[in-house]
Formats: sequence, C-alpha cells, structure tokens
Amino acid sequence: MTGSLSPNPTPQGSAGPAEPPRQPLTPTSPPDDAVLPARHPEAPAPGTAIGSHYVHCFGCGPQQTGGLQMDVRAGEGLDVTAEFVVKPLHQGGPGLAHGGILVTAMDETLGSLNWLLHTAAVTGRLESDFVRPVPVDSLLHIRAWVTGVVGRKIYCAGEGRIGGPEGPVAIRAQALFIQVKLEHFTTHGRPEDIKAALDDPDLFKRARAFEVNP
Ligand SMILES: CCCCCCCC/C=C\CCCCCCCC(=O)SCCNC(=O)CCNC(=O)[C@H](O)C(C)(C)COP(=O)(O)OP(=O)(O)OC[C@H]1O[C@@H](n2cnc3c(N)ncnc32)[C@H](O)[C@@H]1OP(=O)(O)O
Repeated sequence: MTGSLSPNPTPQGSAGPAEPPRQPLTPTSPPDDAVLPARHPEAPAPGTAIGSHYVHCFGCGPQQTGGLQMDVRAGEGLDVTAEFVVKPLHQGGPGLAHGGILVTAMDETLGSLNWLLHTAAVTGRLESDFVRPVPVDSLLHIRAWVTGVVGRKIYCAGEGRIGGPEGPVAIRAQALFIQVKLEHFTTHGRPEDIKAALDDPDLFKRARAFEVNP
C-alpha cells in the first residue's frame, strides 16, 4: 500500500501541503482564571426571544425554509433556552434524529449566548455526548449557559432534554467560542452574501454595535 499514514497528509491534487494541526488545542472546559462576566446591559430581557442573527442562517434564519428555524430565548443570567422539534427530514436512523442535526441545534443555542455578552463569536471547538436517541416528532428542550470567559475565548455548555425541561437528557455539549470582528465575515464570506448583509441596515447596525460597544 502506498500513501502516507500521517494524520496530516498532503491532499491529492492540492496546491501545497496541508496546514499543520493546531497545537495544543484549547480544551472546552474553562481554565481557573476564567471569569463569569455580567450580563450586558443591552442583552435581551429575560424570557424574550433573542432573534435571528441572520435571516439565512441554517440554525435560526426565518428565510431558510429547510433550516432549523430555531427560536432561542434569553434566560435570567448568562443562559438561554430553545426548543426544537425533530422532523422527518432530520432523520439519521429510521425514525431517529441525525446526530449532526442535534449538534447543529446545540451549536446554534450555544452561539446565542454571545448575544447576552454583546459580542460576535464563532464556534472554535464543540464537543458532544449523545446520551439517548431522539425520535422523530419529539421536542428537544435545550438549555445552554456560559461557563467562563478568558480574553476572546468564551466557554459554554448545554444539554438537550426530550419532551421538556424535566425530560431525560439526550445530548450534552461543551464548546469554546472565539470572539471575532466584523472583518471575519467580510473577509471570508461569499461576496454576494456579504454585500446583501451590508445592505441590510438593521443587521449592519447590530453587528457594528458589538464592536463599538463591547
Ligand atoms: C457583513 C455583515 C456581517 C454580519 C454579521 C452578523 C453578525 C453575526 C454574529 C455572529 C455570528 C455567529 C454565527 C453563529 C453560528 C453558529 C455558530 C457557528 O457555527 S460559527 C461557524 C463555525 N466556526 C467557524 O467557521 C470558525 C472557523 N475558525 C476560524 O475562523 C478561526 O480558527 C478562529 C476565528 C476560531 C480563531 O482564529 P484566530 O486567528 O482569530 O485566533 P487564534 O489565535 O487562532 O485562536 C485564539 C484562541 O482560541 C484557541 N482556539 C482557536 N480555535 C480553536 C479550536 N478549534 N479549538 C480549540 N481552541 C481553539 C486558540 O488556541 C487560541 O487560544 P490562546 O489565546 O492561544 O490561549
């Protein structure tokens, strides 16, 4: 057999060697020097909907008809809740939710915590434990909370329970989000989508507000 057994081989047909893996990876548990910041004064009021950050987002966008269209609500502290009903198009095994879809729902809910801190951040690392299968038609009640912040690193965790807040745990997740500037999107996003987003005054204002009023 030919070919490299290296964990990081040069992809066939690529222009150059693959990037070296990031060493060491930051774990998703907060370190001892992490702090729990105050809820931002302009964070959505407890119990209110946080609202979609982008209408075409697969997780929360109201115009993304094939997406999850999740509605996340702010909690009393640095926490949020969301509900997600598993539909037939979310199946992995027959009659059961696909694990990647459940992770997406967790990612979206965890990402919404950044609105309580008034910062824009993207998922750097997301770990999940699948505890029990989630049947189609079930409601997954998700809760997520911030576990600590160090500089640009926002640590958080969450769980999804079947049927409601007291239901059995189906999935647990821990994540590390990294705070980014608006340029993260304008530099890397597909130009036509960036242009459309910049032309949307509400979205632009909201995104800029995070930078001038952190
Ligand atoms: C024009 C209008 C625009 C409007 C915008 C509307 C507002 C939108 C607002 C908010 C949108 C939120 C959307 C939520 C959607 C749901 C959440 C997602 O799915 S997000 C998508 C998936 N995630 C990615 O695509 C990230 C891809 N990765 C990157 O871009 C970079 O790697 C990034 C930004 C994560 C880090 O790159 P660096 O160069 O900025 O920073 P470095 O120095 O590498 O890392 C900083 C620290 O973080 C750790 N770190 C970074 N990545 C890590 C990783 N993968 N695992 C562990 N640690 C990591 C590093 O070890 C470092 O730690 P040490 O400061 O040294 O202690």
